[in-house]
Amino acid sequence: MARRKVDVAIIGGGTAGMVAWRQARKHTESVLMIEGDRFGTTCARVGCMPSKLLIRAAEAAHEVRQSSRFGIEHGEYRVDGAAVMARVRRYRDQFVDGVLETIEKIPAEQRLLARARFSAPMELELENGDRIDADRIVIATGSRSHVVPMLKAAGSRLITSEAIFDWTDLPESVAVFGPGVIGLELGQALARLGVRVRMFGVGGRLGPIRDSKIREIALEAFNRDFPLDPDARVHEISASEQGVDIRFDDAHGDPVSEGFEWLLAATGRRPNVDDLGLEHSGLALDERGVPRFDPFTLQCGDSPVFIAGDANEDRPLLHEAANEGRLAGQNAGSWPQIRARDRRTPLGIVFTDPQIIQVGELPDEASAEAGRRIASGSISFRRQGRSRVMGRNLGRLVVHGEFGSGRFLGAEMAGPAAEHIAHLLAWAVEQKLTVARMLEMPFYHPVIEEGVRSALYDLNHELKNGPPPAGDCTDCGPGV
Ligand SMILES: Cc1cc2nc3c(=O)[nH]c(=O)nc-3n(C[C@H](O)[C@H](O)[C@H](O)COP(=O)(O)OP(=O)(O)OC[C@H]3O[C@@H](n4cnc5c(N)ncnc54)[C@H](O)[C@@H]3O)c2cc1C
Ligand SMILES: NC(=O)c1ccc[n+]([C@@H]2O[C@H](COP(=O)([O-])OP(=O)(O)OC[C@H]3O[C@@H](n4cnc5c(N)ncnc54)[C@H](O)[C@@H]3O)[C@@H](O)[C@H]2O)c1
Repeated sequence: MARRKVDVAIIGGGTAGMVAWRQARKHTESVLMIEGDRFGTTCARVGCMPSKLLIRAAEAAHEVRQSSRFGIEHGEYRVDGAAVMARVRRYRDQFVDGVLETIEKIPAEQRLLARARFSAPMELELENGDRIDADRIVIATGSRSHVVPMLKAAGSRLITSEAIFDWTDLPESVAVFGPGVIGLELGQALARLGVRVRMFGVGGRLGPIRDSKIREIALEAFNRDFPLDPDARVHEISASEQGVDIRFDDAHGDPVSEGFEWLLAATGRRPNVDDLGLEHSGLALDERGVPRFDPFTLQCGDSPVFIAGDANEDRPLLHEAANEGRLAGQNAGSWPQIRARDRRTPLGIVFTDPQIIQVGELPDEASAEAGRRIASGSISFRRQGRSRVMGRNLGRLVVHGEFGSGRFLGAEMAGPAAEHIAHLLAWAVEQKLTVARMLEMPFYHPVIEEGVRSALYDLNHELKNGPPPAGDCTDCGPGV
Protein backbone atom coordinates (compact mmCIF):
# COMPACT_ATOMS: atom_id res chain seq x y z
CA MET A 1 0.00 0.00 0.00
CA ALA A 2 1.42 3.37 -1.04
CA ARG A 3 0.62 6.67 0.66
CA ARG A 4 0.63 10.03 -0.98
CA LYS A 5 0.05 13.50 0.38
CA VAL A 6 -1.48 16.25 -1.78
CA ASP A 7 -2.79 19.75 -1.21
CA VAL A 8 -5.95 19.23 -3.29
CA ALA A 9 -7.57 15.94 -4.33
CA ILE A 10 -10.41 16.03 -6.84
CA ILE A 11 -12.64 12.95 -7.00
CA GLY A 12 -14.08 12.65 -10.51
CA GLY A 13 -12.56 13.69 -13.83
CA GLY A 14 -15.70 14.90 -15.62
CA THR A 15 -16.60 18.49 -16.46
CA ALA A 16 -16.74 19.79 -12.87
CA GLY A 17 -13.57 17.89 -11.93
CA MET A 18 -11.55 19.11 -14.91
CA VAL A 19 -12.54 22.74 -14.34
CA ALA A 20 -11.82 22.38 -10.61
CA TRP A 21 -8.37 20.98 -11.46
CA ARG A 22 -7.58 24.00 -13.65
CA GLN A 23 -8.63 26.46 -10.93
CA ALA A 24 -6.93 24.68 -8.03
CA ARG A 25 -3.72 24.53 -10.00
CA LYS A 26 -3.55 28.31 -10.06
CA HIS A 27 -2.79 28.03 -6.33
CA THR A 28 -0.69 24.88 -6.03
CA GLU A 29 1.09 22.25 -8.14
CA SER A 30 0.11 19.61 -5.60
CA VAL A 31 -3.25 18.73 -7.17
CA LEU A 32 -4.48 15.24 -8.00
CA MET A 33 -7.56 14.48 -10.09
CA ILE A 34 -8.83 10.92 -9.63
CA GLU A 35 -11.16 9.40 -12.23
CA GLY A 36 -12.84 6.10 -11.39
CA ASP A 37 -13.98 4.97 -14.82
CA ARG A 38 -13.01 6.73 -18.06
CA PHE A 39 -12.02 10.27 -18.80
CA GLY A 40 -14.11 11.95 -21.49
CA THR A 41 -17.05 13.39 -19.45
CA THR A 42 -20.68 12.36 -19.29
CA CYS A 43 -21.60 15.33 -21.49
CA ALA A 44 -19.44 14.22 -24.42
CA ARG A 45 -19.78 10.42 -24.03
CA VAL A 46 -23.40 9.78 -23.13
CA GLY A 47 -25.07 13.12 -22.41
CA CYS A 48 -25.53 16.51 -24.03
CA MET A 49 -23.61 15.87 -27.24
CA PRO A 50 -24.73 12.43 -28.50
CA SER A 51 -28.32 13.24 -27.52
CA LYS A 52 -28.24 16.45 -29.55
CA LEU A 53 -26.71 14.58 -32.48
CA LEU A 54 -29.59 12.10 -32.43
CA ILE A 55 -32.08 14.96 -32.12
CA ARG A 56 -30.57 16.76 -35.11
CA ALA A 57 -31.00 13.65 -37.27
CA ALA A 58 -34.60 13.42 -36.11
CA GLU A 59 -35.19 17.08 -37.01
CA ALA A 60 -33.86 16.41 -40.50
CA ALA A 61 -36.25 13.46 -40.92
CA HIS A 62 -39.14 15.54 -39.60
CA GLU A 63 -38.39 18.39 -42.00
CA VAL A 64 -38.48 15.99 -44.94
CA ARG A 65 -41.75 14.48 -43.74
CA GLN A 66 -43.31 17.93 -43.27
CA SER A 67 -42.05 19.50 -46.50
CA SER A 68 -45.29 19.04 -48.47
CA ARG A 69 -46.83 21.74 -46.22
CA PHE A 70 -44.65 24.18 -48.11
CA GLY A 71 -45.45 22.70 -51.51
CA ILE A 72 -42.23 20.71 -51.64
CA GLU A 73 -42.87 17.17 -52.81
CA HIS A 74 -40.22 14.51 -52.78
CA GLY A 75 -40.12 10.86 -53.68
CA GLU A 76 -39.89 8.05 -51.22
CA TYR A 77 -37.50 8.68 -48.38
CA ARG A 78 -36.14 6.31 -45.82
CA VAL A 79 -34.22 6.66 -42.59
CA ASP A 80 -30.97 4.71 -42.73
CA GLY A 81 -30.70 3.80 -39.05
CA ALA A 82 -27.17 2.47 -39.35
CA ALA A 83 -26.01 5.73 -40.99
CA VAL A 84 -27.82 7.82 -38.38
CA MET A 85 -26.15 5.96 -35.52
CA ALA A 86 -22.77 5.95 -37.31
CA ARG A 87 -22.87 9.77 -37.49
CA VAL A 88 -23.94 10.04 -33.85
CA ARG A 89 -21.05 7.82 -32.76
CA ARG A 90 -18.52 9.42 -35.11
CA TYR A 91 -19.17 12.95 -33.84
CA ARG A 92 -19.55 11.70 -30.27
CA ASP A 93 -16.10 10.12 -30.54
CA GLN A 94 -14.67 13.38 -31.87
CA PHE A 95 -16.10 15.30 -28.92
CA VAL A 96 -14.68 12.71 -26.52
CA ASP A 97 -11.29 12.85 -28.27
CA GLY A 98 -11.28 16.62 -27.77
CA VAL A 99 -11.74 16.12 -24.03
CA LEU A 100 -9.08 13.40 -23.93
CA GLU A 101 -6.60 15.74 -25.62
CA THR A 102 -7.16 18.20 -22.77
CA ILE A 103 -6.64 15.41 -20.24
CA GLU A 104 -3.37 14.40 -21.94
CA LYS A 105 -2.04 17.89 -21.30
CA ILE A 106 -2.48 17.46 -17.54
CA PRO A 107 0.86 16.38 -16.03
CA ALA A 108 0.80 12.61 -15.43
CA GLU A 109 1.49 12.99 -11.70
CA GLN A 110 -1.64 15.14 -11.37
CA ARG A 111 -4.15 12.61 -12.71
CA LEU A 112 -4.97 9.04 -11.86
CA LEU A 113 -7.38 6.32 -12.98
CA ALA A 114 -8.85 4.62 -9.89
CA ARG A 115 -12.05 4.65 -7.90
CA ALA A 116 -11.66 6.64 -4.71
CA ARG A 117 -13.62 6.61 -1.47
CA PHE A 118 -13.23 8.21 1.92
CA SER A 119 -11.50 5.96 4.48
CA ALA A 120 -11.31 8.74 7.11
CA PRO A 121 -11.88 12.50 7.13
CA MET A 122 -9.45 13.97 4.54
CA GLU A 123 -8.15 10.50 3.65
CA LEU A 124 -9.05 8.68 0.45
CA GLU A 125 -8.59 5.01 -0.33
CA LEU A 126 -8.10 3.89 -3.92
CA GLU A 127 -9.34 0.53 -5.17
CA ASN A 128 -5.79 -0.93 -5.09
CA GLY A 129 -5.50 -0.03 -1.41
CA ASP A 130 -3.32 3.05 -1.88
CA ARG A 131 -4.12 6.01 0.36
CA ILE A 132 -4.21 9.73 -0.42
CA ASP A 133 -4.01 12.29 2.37
CA ALA A 134 -5.43 15.55 1.15
CA ASP A 135 -5.54 18.98 2.75
CA ARG A 136 -8.59 19.84 0.65
CA ILE A 137 -10.98 17.69 -1.39
CA VAL A 138 -13.39 18.42 -4.24
CA ILE A 139 -16.16 15.88 -4.76
CA ALA A 140 -17.12 15.98 -8.46
CA THR A 141 -18.40 12.45 -9.01
CA GLY A 142 -21.39 13.25 -11.24
CA SER A 143 -24.56 11.18 -11.45
CA ARG A 144 -25.89 8.02 -13.09
CA SER A 145 -29.23 6.73 -14.36
CA HIS A 146 -31.62 5.61 -11.68
CA VAL A 147 -33.68 2.61 -12.78
CA VAL A 148 -36.87 2.15 -10.78
CA PRO A 149 -37.06 -1.50 -9.60
CA MET A 150 -40.18 -2.50 -11.57
CA LEU A 151 -38.32 -1.90 -14.85
CA LYS A 152 -35.71 -4.54 -14.08
CA ALA A 153 -38.24 -7.18 -15.19
CA ALA A 154 -37.24 -6.24 -18.76
CA GLY A 155 -33.97 -8.14 -18.14
CA SER A 156 -31.40 -7.82 -20.90
CA ARG A 157 -33.80 -5.59 -22.90
CA LEU A 158 -33.54 -2.82 -20.33
CA ILE A 159 -31.36 0.06 -21.50
CA THR A 160 -30.45 3.54 -20.21
CA SER A 161 -29.04 6.66 -21.82
CA GLU A 162 -25.56 5.41 -20.83
CA ALA A 163 -25.81 2.67 -23.51
CA ILE A 164 -28.14 3.70 -26.31
CA PHE A 165 -25.60 5.79 -28.21
CA ASP A 166 -23.61 2.61 -28.79
CA TRP A 167 -26.43 1.18 -30.89
CA THR A 168 -25.14 0.48 -34.39
CA ASP A 169 -28.65 0.67 -35.86
CA LEU A 170 -32.02 2.04 -34.85
CA PRO A 171 -34.33 -0.50 -33.25
CA GLU A 172 -37.85 -1.21 -34.46
CA SER A 173 -39.51 -0.18 -31.18
CA VAL A 174 -38.76 1.29 -27.74
CA ALA A 175 -40.94 1.70 -24.65
CA VAL A 176 -39.73 4.76 -22.79
CA PHE A 177 -40.37 5.01 -19.06
CA GLY A 178 -40.11 8.54 -17.68
CA PRO A 179 -41.34 11.61 -19.60
CA GLY A 180 -38.64 13.74 -17.98
CA VAL A 181 -35.98 15.68 -19.82
CA ILE A 182 -34.08 12.63 -21.06
CA GLY A 183 -37.16 10.57 -21.91
CA LEU A 184 -38.77 13.37 -23.91
CA GLU A 185 -35.63 14.32 -25.82
CA LEU A 186 -34.65 10.77 -26.73
CA GLY A 187 -38.18 9.39 -27.12
CA GLN A 188 -39.27 12.11 -29.54
CA ALA A 189 -36.04 11.83 -31.53
CA LEU A 190 -36.43 8.06 -31.89
CA ALA A 191 -40.09 8.41 -32.88
CA ARG A 192 -39.22 10.96 -35.57
CA LEU A 193 -36.58 8.59 -36.88
CA GLY A 194 -39.28 6.00 -37.45
CA VAL A 195 -38.91 3.94 -34.28
CA ARG A 196 -42.24 2.84 -32.74
CA VAL A 197 -42.18 4.61 -29.38
CA ARG A 198 -44.63 4.57 -26.48
CA MET A 199 -43.94 6.62 -23.37
CA PHE A 200 -45.11 5.93 -19.83
CA GLY A 201 -45.05 8.38 -16.91
CA VAL A 202 -46.32 8.48 -13.34
CA GLY A 203 -48.24 11.19 -11.56
CA GLY A 204 -48.78 13.36 -14.65
CA ARG A 205 -45.42 15.14 -14.76
CA LEU A 206 -44.21 16.23 -18.18
CA GLY A 207 -40.56 17.25 -18.27
CA PRO A 208 -39.95 20.14 -15.89
CA ILE A 209 -43.14 22.01 -16.95
CA ARG A 210 -45.09 23.86 -14.24
CA ASP A 211 -47.64 25.95 -16.16
CA SER A 212 -50.79 23.89 -16.86
CA LYS A 213 -51.52 25.46 -20.27
CA ILE A 214 -47.93 24.99 -21.44
CA ARG A 215 -48.17 21.39 -20.29
CA GLU A 216 -51.38 20.87 -22.26
CA ILE A 217 -49.84 22.27 -25.46
CA ALA A 218 -46.65 20.25 -25.09
CA LEU A 219 -48.51 17.04 -24.28
CA GLU A 220 -50.67 17.43 -27.38
CA ALA A 221 -47.58 18.09 -29.49
CA PHE A 222 -45.73 15.02 -28.22
CA ASN A 223 -48.78 12.85 -28.70
CA ARG A 224 -48.72 13.73 -32.41
CA ASP A 225 -45.36 11.99 -32.65
CA PHE A 226 -45.92 9.02 -30.29
CA PRO A 227 -48.40 7.91 -27.62
CA LEU A 228 -47.46 9.43 -24.27
CA ASP A 229 -49.44 8.80 -21.10
CA PRO A 230 -47.92 10.89 -18.30
CA ASP A 231 -49.97 9.02 -15.71
CA ALA A 232 -49.92 5.50 -17.06
CA ARG A 233 -51.31 2.40 -15.40
CA VAL A 234 -48.77 -0.31 -16.09
CA HIS A 235 -49.74 -3.79 -14.87
CA GLU A 236 -46.83 -5.94 -15.90
CA ILE A 237 -43.46 -5.85 -17.59
CA SER A 238 -41.97 -9.12 -18.75
CA ALA A 239 -39.02 -10.15 -20.87
CA SER A 240 -40.00 -12.00 -24.04
CA GLU A 241 -38.07 -13.76 -26.78
CA GLN A 242 -38.21 -10.70 -29.05
CA GLY A 243 -37.78 -8.11 -26.34
CA VAL A 244 -40.16 -6.96 -23.66
CA ASP A 245 -43.94 -7.17 -23.23
CA ILE A 246 -45.82 -4.48 -21.38
CA ARG A 247 -49.39 -4.82 -20.09
CA PHE A 248 -51.00 -1.45 -19.46
CA ASP A 249 -54.29 0.46 -19.71
CA ASP A 250 -54.68 2.40 -22.95
CA ALA A 251 -56.15 5.93 -23.24
CA HIS A 252 -59.69 4.51 -22.84
CA GLY A 253 -58.75 2.53 -19.74
CA ASP A 254 -58.81 -0.78 -21.63
CA PRO A 255 -56.07 -3.29 -20.81
CA VAL A 256 -53.68 -3.92 -23.72
CA SER A 257 -50.40 -5.70 -24.21
CA GLU A 258 -47.68 -4.41 -26.54
CA GLY A 259 -44.25 -5.78 -27.34
CA PHE A 260 -41.11 -3.67 -27.77
CA GLU A 261 -37.54 -4.38 -28.72
CA TRP A 262 -36.17 -2.30 -25.86
CA LEU A 263 -37.30 -0.63 -22.64
CA LEU A 264 -35.51 2.68 -22.10
CA ALA A 265 -35.42 3.64 -18.43
CA ALA A 266 -35.38 7.43 -18.14
CA THR A 267 -36.71 7.61 -14.61
CA GLY A 268 -34.24 10.14 -13.24
CA ARG A 269 -30.59 10.32 -12.22
CA ARG A 270 -28.93 9.96 -8.83
CA PRO A 271 -25.70 11.56 -7.61
CA ASN A 272 -22.68 9.26 -7.34
CA VAL A 273 -22.24 9.69 -3.60
CA ASP A 274 -23.60 6.40 -2.29
CA ASP A 275 -20.35 4.49 -2.83
CA LEU A 276 -17.99 7.22 -1.68
CA GLY A 277 -17.51 6.04 1.90
CA LEU A 278 -19.09 9.27 3.10
CA GLU A 279 -19.80 7.60 6.43
CA HIS A 280 -16.02 7.90 7.07
CA SER A 281 -15.77 11.48 5.84
CA GLY A 282 -17.07 13.23 8.94
CA LEU A 283 -19.41 15.25 6.71
CA ALA A 284 -23.05 15.86 7.61
CA LEU A 285 -25.36 14.32 5.01
CA ASP A 286 -28.86 15.31 3.99
CA GLU A 287 -31.78 12.90 3.68
CA ARG A 288 -30.62 11.90 0.15
CA GLY A 289 -27.14 11.04 1.41
CA VAL A 290 -25.56 14.12 -0.22
CA PRO A 291 -23.14 16.13 1.96
CA ARG A 292 -24.78 19.30 3.23
CA PHE A 293 -23.17 22.24 1.45
CA ASP A 294 -23.42 25.98 0.98
CA PRO A 295 -24.57 26.71 -2.60
CA PHE A 296 -22.66 30.01 -2.62
CA THR A 297 -19.26 28.53 -1.69
CA LEU A 298 -19.88 24.80 -2.36
CA GLN A 299 -18.22 24.12 0.99
CA CYS A 300 -19.49 21.08 2.92
CA GLY A 301 -20.16 22.33 6.45
CA ASP A 302 -17.01 23.96 7.90
CA SER A 303 -14.73 21.39 6.30
CA PRO A 304 -12.17 21.89 3.51
CA VAL A 305 -14.34 19.67 1.30
CA PHE A 306 -16.26 21.14 -1.64
CA ILE A 307 -18.87 19.51 -3.86
CA ALA A 308 -19.58 20.46 -7.48
CA GLY A 309 -21.63 19.36 -10.50
CA ASP A 310 -24.27 16.63 -10.62
CA ALA A 311 -22.82 15.14 -7.42
CA ASN A 312 -24.55 17.79 -5.33
CA GLU A 313 -27.86 17.32 -7.19
CA ASP A 314 -28.59 21.05 -7.03
CA ARG A 315 -28.67 22.01 -10.71
CA PRO A 316 -27.62 18.95 -12.72
CA LEU A 317 -26.73 20.74 -15.96
CA LEU A 318 -23.52 21.09 -17.90
CA HIS A 319 -22.97 24.84 -17.54
CA GLU A 320 -23.70 24.57 -13.83
CA ALA A 321 -21.18 21.74 -13.47
CA ALA A 322 -18.56 23.95 -15.14
CA ASN A 323 -19.42 27.01 -13.03
CA GLU A 324 -19.46 24.99 -9.84
CA GLY A 325 -16.21 23.23 -10.73
CA ARG A 326 -14.62 26.66 -11.15
CA LEU A 327 -15.81 27.84 -7.74
CA ALA A 328 -15.02 24.59 -5.92
CA GLY A 329 -11.54 24.40 -7.48
CA GLN A 330 -10.85 28.04 -6.69
CA ASN A 331 -11.95 27.65 -3.07
CA ALA A 332 -10.09 24.38 -2.58
CA GLY A 333 -6.98 26.01 -4.04
CA SER A 334 -7.16 29.17 -1.97
CA TRP A 335 -8.34 27.49 1.27
CA PRO A 336 -8.61 28.73 4.04
CA GLN A 337 -9.51 31.90 2.11
CA ILE A 338 -12.74 31.09 0.31
CA ARG A 339 -15.11 33.16 -1.79
CA ALA A 340 -18.87 33.20 -1.97
CA ARG A 341 -20.30 33.76 -5.43
CA ASP A 342 -23.79 34.71 -6.40
CA ARG A 343 -25.35 31.97 -8.49
CA ARG A 344 -26.10 32.73 -12.11
CA THR A 345 -29.70 32.99 -13.22
CA PRO A 346 -31.26 29.52 -13.48
CA LEU A 347 -31.59 28.48 -17.11
CA GLY A 348 -32.94 25.20 -18.45
CA ILE A 349 -33.62 24.13 -22.03
CA VAL A 350 -35.21 20.88 -23.18
CA PHE A 351 -34.32 20.18 -26.80
CA THR A 352 -37.65 18.77 -27.89
CA ASP A 353 -40.09 20.14 -30.47
CA PRO A 354 -41.51 22.36 -29.14
CA GLN A 355 -38.50 23.24 -27.04
CA ILE A 356 -39.25 23.78 -23.37
CA ILE A 357 -37.45 26.44 -21.34
CA GLN A 358 -37.39 27.70 -17.78
CA VAL A 359 -35.58 30.89 -16.85
CA GLY A 360 -35.03 32.71 -13.56
CA GLU A 361 -37.59 32.60 -10.81
CA LEU A 362 -40.94 30.93 -11.39
CA PRO A 363 -43.64 31.76 -8.86
CA ASP A 364 -44.34 28.99 -6.40
CA GLU A 365 -45.89 28.55 -3.00
CA ALA A 366 -42.72 29.82 -1.33
CA SER A 367 -42.88 33.18 -3.10
CA ALA A 368 -46.59 33.51 -2.25
CA GLU A 369 -45.91 32.64 1.39
CA ALA A 370 -43.09 35.16 1.52
CA GLY A 371 -45.74 37.76 0.67
CA ARG A 372 -44.20 38.66 -2.68
CA ARG A 373 -46.60 39.88 -5.28
CA ILE A 374 -45.74 38.46 -8.63
CA ALA A 375 -47.63 39.34 -11.79
CA SER A 376 -47.65 37.27 -14.98
CA GLY A 377 -48.19 37.90 -18.67
CA SER A 378 -48.45 35.43 -21.52
CA ILE A 379 -48.70 34.93 -25.26
CA SER A 380 -49.80 32.05 -27.44
CA PHE A 381 -47.65 31.49 -30.53
CA ARG A 382 -50.62 30.16 -32.51
CA ARG A 383 -51.20 33.46 -34.33
CA GLN A 384 -47.69 34.89 -34.00
CA GLY A 385 -46.53 36.11 -37.42
CA ARG A 386 -43.03 34.72 -37.90
CA SER A 387 -43.94 31.48 -36.17
CA ARG A 388 -46.76 31.02 -38.70
CA VAL A 389 -44.44 31.82 -41.61
CA MET A 390 -42.13 29.08 -40.40
CA GLY A 391 -44.94 26.62 -39.72
CA ARG A 392 -43.90 26.54 -36.06
CA ASN A 393 -46.82 28.43 -34.53
CA LEU A 394 -47.36 26.14 -31.59
CA GLY A 395 -46.53 27.15 -28.06
CA ARG A 396 -46.96 29.52 -25.20
CA LEU A 397 -44.73 31.86 -23.22
CA VAL A 398 -45.49 32.94 -19.65
CA VAL A 399 -43.40 35.76 -18.16
CA HIS A 400 -43.25 36.91 -14.54
CA GLY A 401 -42.40 40.22 -12.89
CA GLU A 402 -42.32 41.71 -9.41
CA PHE A 403 -45.11 44.05 -8.47
CA GLY A 404 -43.84 47.43 -7.29
CA SER A 405 -40.26 47.25 -8.53
CA GLY A 406 -41.44 46.20 -11.99
CA ARG A 407 -38.47 43.84 -12.22
CA PHE A 408 -38.50 40.97 -14.67
CA LEU A 409 -38.16 37.70 -12.74
CA GLY A 410 -38.42 34.74 -15.03
CA ALA A 411 -40.28 32.81 -17.70
CA GLU A 412 -41.49 29.43 -18.85
CA MET A 413 -42.18 28.50 -22.44
CA ALA A 414 -42.79 25.72 -24.89
CA GLY A 415 -42.46 26.96 -28.43
CA PRO A 416 -40.33 28.02 -31.39
CA ALA A 417 -36.73 29.27 -31.04
CA ALA A 418 -37.05 28.82 -27.30
CA GLU A 419 -33.35 28.03 -26.77
CA HIS A 420 -32.48 31.54 -28.00
CA ILE A 421 -35.33 33.30 -26.22
CA ALA A 422 -34.18 31.56 -23.01
CA HIS A 423 -30.82 33.30 -23.30
CA LEU A 424 -32.33 36.73 -23.98
CA LEU A 425 -34.58 36.40 -20.96
CA ALA A 426 -31.89 34.96 -18.67
CA TRP A 427 -29.60 37.85 -19.55
CA ALA A 428 -32.44 40.29 -18.74
CA VAL A 429 -32.88 38.67 -15.31
CA GLU A 430 -29.13 38.72 -14.76
CA GLN A 431 -29.08 42.44 -15.60
CA LYS A 432 -31.97 43.01 -13.18
CA LEU A 433 -33.94 44.76 -15.92
CA THR A 434 -37.46 46.00 -15.36
CA VAL A 435 -40.15 44.88 -17.76
CA ALA A 436 -40.56 48.51 -18.86
CA ARG A 437 -36.83 48.71 -19.69
CA MET A 438 -36.99 45.48 -21.67
CA LEU A 439 -39.81 46.98 -23.74
CA GLU A 440 -37.50 49.85 -24.68
CA MET A 441 -35.11 47.42 -26.38
CA PRO A 442 -35.10 47.16 -30.20
CA PHE A 443 -37.23 44.45 -31.78
CA TYR A 444 -36.92 43.56 -35.45
CA HIS A 445 -39.77 42.47 -37.69
CA PRO A 446 -40.81 39.80 -38.42
CA VAL A 447 -39.18 37.73 -35.67
CA ILE A 448 -40.31 35.31 -33.01
CA GLU A 449 -39.00 37.76 -30.39
CA GLU A 450 -41.98 39.96 -31.23
CA GLY A 451 -43.97 37.31 -29.38
CA VAL A 452 -41.76 37.91 -26.36
CA ARG A 453 -42.57 41.60 -26.62
CA SER A 454 -46.31 40.86 -26.68
CA ALA A 455 -45.98 38.77 -23.52
CA LEU A 456 -43.97 41.58 -21.88
CA TYR A 457 -46.66 44.15 -22.80
CA ASP A 458 -49.20 41.90 -21.15
CA LEU A 459 -46.99 41.57 -18.06
CA ASN A 460 -46.30 45.31 -17.93
CA HIS A 461 -50.01 45.94 -17.87
CA GLU A 462 -50.50 43.36 -15.11
CA LEU A 463 -47.76 45.15 -13.15
CA LYS A 464 -49.87 48.33 -13.50
CA ASN A 465 -47.06 49.91 -15.48
CA GLY A 466 -48.68 50.29 -18.88
CA PRO A 467 -51.86 50.15 -20.95
CA PRO A 468 -53.46 46.86 -21.96
CA PRO A 469 -51.77 45.20 -24.97
CA ALA A 470 -53.10 46.72 -28.19
CA GLY A 471 -54.26 43.45 -29.79
CA ASP A 472 -53.39 43.70 -33.47
CA CYS A 473 -50.66 46.33 -33.35
CA THR A 474 -50.75 47.76 -36.88
CA ASP A 475 -47.80 50.09 -36.34
CA CYS A 476 -45.53 47.13 -35.48
CA GLY A 477 -46.35 44.96 -38.50
CA PRO A 478 -48.69 42.01 -39.01
CA GLY A 479 -48.80 39.04 -36.68
CA VAL A 480 -46.57 40.19 -33.86
C1 LIG B 1 -28.67 11.91 -21.95
C2 LIG B 1 -28.24 13.19 -21.27
C3 LIG B 1 -28.36 14.39 -21.94
C4 LIG B 1 -27.96 15.58 -21.32
N1 LIG B 1 -28.11 16.74 -22.02
C5 LIG B 1 -27.75 17.90 -21.43
C6 LIG B 1 -27.87 19.12 -22.14
O1 LIG B 1 -28.30 19.17 -23.29
N2 LIG B 1 -27.51 20.26 -21.51
C7 LIG B 1 -27.05 20.26 -20.22
O2 LIG B 1 -26.76 21.33 -19.68
N3 LIG B 1 -26.91 19.10 -19.53
C8 LIG B 1 -27.24 17.93 -20.10
N4 LIG B 1 -27.08 16.77 -19.42
C9 LIG B 1 -26.53 16.82 -18.05
C10 LIG B 1 -25.00 16.96 -18.10
O3 LIG B 1 -24.46 15.97 -18.92
C11 LIG B 1 -24.44 16.86 -16.68
O4 LIG B 1 -25.06 17.83 -15.86
C12 LIG B 1 -22.94 17.06 -16.62
O5 LIG B 1 -22.29 16.28 -17.56
C13 LIG B 1 -22.42 16.75 -15.20
O6 LIG B 1 -21.02 16.93 -15.14
P1 LIG B 1 -20.21 16.43 -13.86
O7 LIG B 1 -18.82 16.91 -13.99
O8 LIG B 1 -20.96 16.77 -12.63
O9 LIG B 1 -20.24 14.85 -13.96
P2 LIG B 1 -19.47 13.84 -14.97
O10 LIG B 1 -19.08 14.44 -16.26
O11 LIG B 1 -20.35 12.62 -15.00
O12 LIG B 1 -18.14 13.49 -14.19
C14 LIG B 1 -18.15 12.74 -13.01
C15 LIG B 1 -16.98 11.77 -13.07
O13 LIG B 1 -16.75 11.22 -11.77
C16 LIG B 1 -16.34 9.88 -11.91
N5 LIG B 1 -16.53 9.18 -10.63
C17 LIG B 1 -17.71 8.82 -10.06
N6 LIG B 1 -17.46 8.23 -8.87
C18 LIG B 1 -16.11 8.21 -8.70
C19 LIG B 1 -15.24 7.74 -7.68
N7 LIG B 1 -15.72 7.14 -6.58
N8 LIG B 1 -13.91 7.89 -7.82
C20 LIG B 1 -13.41 8.51 -8.92
N9 LIG B 1 -14.18 8.98 -9.92
C21 LIG B 1 -15.52 8.83 -9.81
C22 LIG B 1 -17.21 9.37 -13.05
O14 LIG B 1 -16.63 8.21 -13.64
C23 LIG B 1 -17.23 10.57 -13.98
O15 LIG B 1 -16.23 10.50 -14.97
C24 LIG B 1 -27.43 15.55 -20.01
C25 LIG B 1 -27.28 14.33 -19.34
C26 LIG B 1 -27.67 13.17 -19.96
C27 LIG B 1 -27.47 11.86 -19.23
N1 LIG C 1 -31.49 19.47 -22.21
C1 LIG C 1 -30.93 19.32 -21.03
O1 LIG C 1 -30.47 20.25 -20.40
C2 LIG C 1 -30.86 17.97 -20.40
C3 LIG C 1 -31.09 16.83 -21.17
C4 LIG C 1 -31.05 15.60 -20.55
C5 LIG C 1 -30.78 15.51 -19.19
N2 LIG C 1 -30.56 16.63 -18.48
C6 LIG C 1 -30.32 16.56 -17.02
O2 LIG C 1 -30.48 15.23 -16.57
C7 LIG C 1 -31.38 15.21 -15.47
C8 LIG C 1 -32.05 13.88 -15.37
O3 LIG C 1 -32.98 13.71 -16.42
P1 LIG C 1 -34.08 12.58 -16.33
O4 LIG C 1 -34.97 12.73 -17.50
O5 LIG C 1 -33.42 11.27 -16.09
O6 LIG C 1 -34.82 12.91 -14.97
P2 LIG C 1 -36.15 13.75 -14.70
O7 LIG C 1 -36.25 13.88 -13.24
O8 LIG C 1 -36.22 14.95 -15.56
O9 LIG C 1 -37.31 12.78 -15.20
C9 LIG C 1 -37.60 11.55 -14.65
C10 LIG C 1 -39.02 11.22 -15.03
O10 LIG C 1 -39.28 9.86 -14.70
C11 LIG C 1 -40.59 9.79 -14.18
N3 LIG C 1 -40.72 8.54 -13.44
C12 LIG C 1 -40.25 8.22 -12.21
N4 LIG C 1 -40.61 6.97 -11.88
C13 LIG C 1 -41.31 6.47 -12.94
C14 LIG C 1 -41.94 5.23 -13.21
N5 LIG C 1 -41.94 4.24 -12.33
N6 LIG C 1 -42.57 5.08 -14.40
C15 LIG C 1 -42.59 6.08 -15.30
N7 LIG C 1 -42.02 7.26 -15.09
C16 LIG C 1 -41.38 7.46 -13.93
C17 LIG C 1 -40.71 11.06 -13.34
O11 LIG C 1 -42.05 11.37 -13.04
C18 LIG C 1 -40.07 12.07 -14.29
O12 LIG C 1 -41.00 12.55 -15.22
C19 LIG C 1 -32.30 16.37 -15.75
O13 LIG C 1 -32.91 16.83 -14.58
C20 LIG C 1 -31.37 17.40 -16.31
O14 LIG C 1 -30.76 18.09 -15.25
C21 LIG C 1 -30.61 17.86 -19.06
